[in-house]
Amino acid sequence: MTKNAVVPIEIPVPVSQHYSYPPPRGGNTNYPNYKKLLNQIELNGANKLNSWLDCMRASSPTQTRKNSILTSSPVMPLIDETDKWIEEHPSALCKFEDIMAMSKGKKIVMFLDYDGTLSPIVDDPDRAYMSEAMREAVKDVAMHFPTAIVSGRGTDKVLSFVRLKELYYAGSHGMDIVGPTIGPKNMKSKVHNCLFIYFYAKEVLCQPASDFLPIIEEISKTLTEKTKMIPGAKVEDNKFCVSVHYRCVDEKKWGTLAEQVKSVLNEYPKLQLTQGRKVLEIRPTIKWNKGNALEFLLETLGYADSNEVFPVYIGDDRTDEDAFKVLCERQQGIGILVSKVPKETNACFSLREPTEVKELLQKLAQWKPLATNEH
Ligand SMILES: O=P(O)(O)OC[C@H]1O[C@H](O[C@H]2O[C@H](CO)[C@@H](O)[C@H](O)[C@H]2O)[C@H](O)[C@@H](O)[C@@H]1O
Repeated sequence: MTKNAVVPIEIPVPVSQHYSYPPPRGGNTNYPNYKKLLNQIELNGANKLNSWLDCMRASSPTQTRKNSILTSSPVMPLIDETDKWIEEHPSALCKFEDIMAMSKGKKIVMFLDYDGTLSPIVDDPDRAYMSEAMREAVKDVAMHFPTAIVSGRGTDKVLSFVRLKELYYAGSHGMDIVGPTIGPKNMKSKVHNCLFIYFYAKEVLCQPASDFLPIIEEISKTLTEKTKMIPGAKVEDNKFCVSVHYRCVDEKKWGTLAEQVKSVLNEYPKLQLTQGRKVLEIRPTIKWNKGNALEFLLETLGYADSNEVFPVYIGDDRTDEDAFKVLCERQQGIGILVSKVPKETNACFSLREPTEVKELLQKLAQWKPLATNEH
């Protein structure tokens, strides 16, 4: 297909039979405003000594900070910007009990970003594996709560990293949503003795950018060709979007790379550029992002118009902000930003790194059985 033959779509056309967008929204007046939540946290006794120690361990950056509450006088701590940010976006581990209290009587639904959230950031995107312990933690959580992985990666790629068949996956920044495994009967005609595909095959629920598939394939090849002379540059085809990585490119060459990408993109007015962590991302100009994927999945799970749901979204990237924003707008659930440094965010809580995400998931999975009677 040539560039000119591409038919742009203004509004995403979902595959799912049950889908309508935007989902009807019921008024929700029960959402605990974050300032109120902070007050509640203080009153709930989360400032017991152990909690504070946990909090300090979980929230303190590893590098020494001159004005840190760890190093300054206990009488008059000097509060710097980082401390202020942590106060405004407290560690979800420290505030675990309070978060559980907020979710009381509601159904928790988990949304997990992949890179930088479930797996640490590494130089080679093809080797961004998650640990076995993390896999176990995600699996355990998914046994109690509906769980979705929401990633900029292609769905197949992220599925091959996560390898848990019981989850929902929203790859390509939410533009490729698949649900749990189809039963063996349905599968027979769809696979040809390929055990891997058989085991992990998923039902496609929503592909709003399917018309863009040929153009994305085309630009992916062009970008690979155009950037091959730049040492360290890597083009990753994520099915409905493309990533151009510059993590391993000498900073002096970043300008050249950007120029190359820009010149290619100029030929494709129906595609747009966004930025992630040392990555340029090319994607269709449709109004669809991780926030839309979150809403779609809530609707698929029967919570489009419900006050009974408590979505928890954990992510580290700018693209995750779209999902955090949706939660703010819906006044439901919480967003948790994974970051070691203060960042402008729509998330209410923070975690410092994937190991803390794992810890939170483990706590959540263990907490559920104890609280079964209360929730
Ligand atoms: O939405 P995500 O699951 O966070 O995916 C976003 C991008 O993640 C990957 O790139 C990032 O992680 C790589 C591996 O740690 C790292 O090398 C790269 O610098 C990061 O930007 C993935 O490769 C991209 O395709 C995703 O768009």
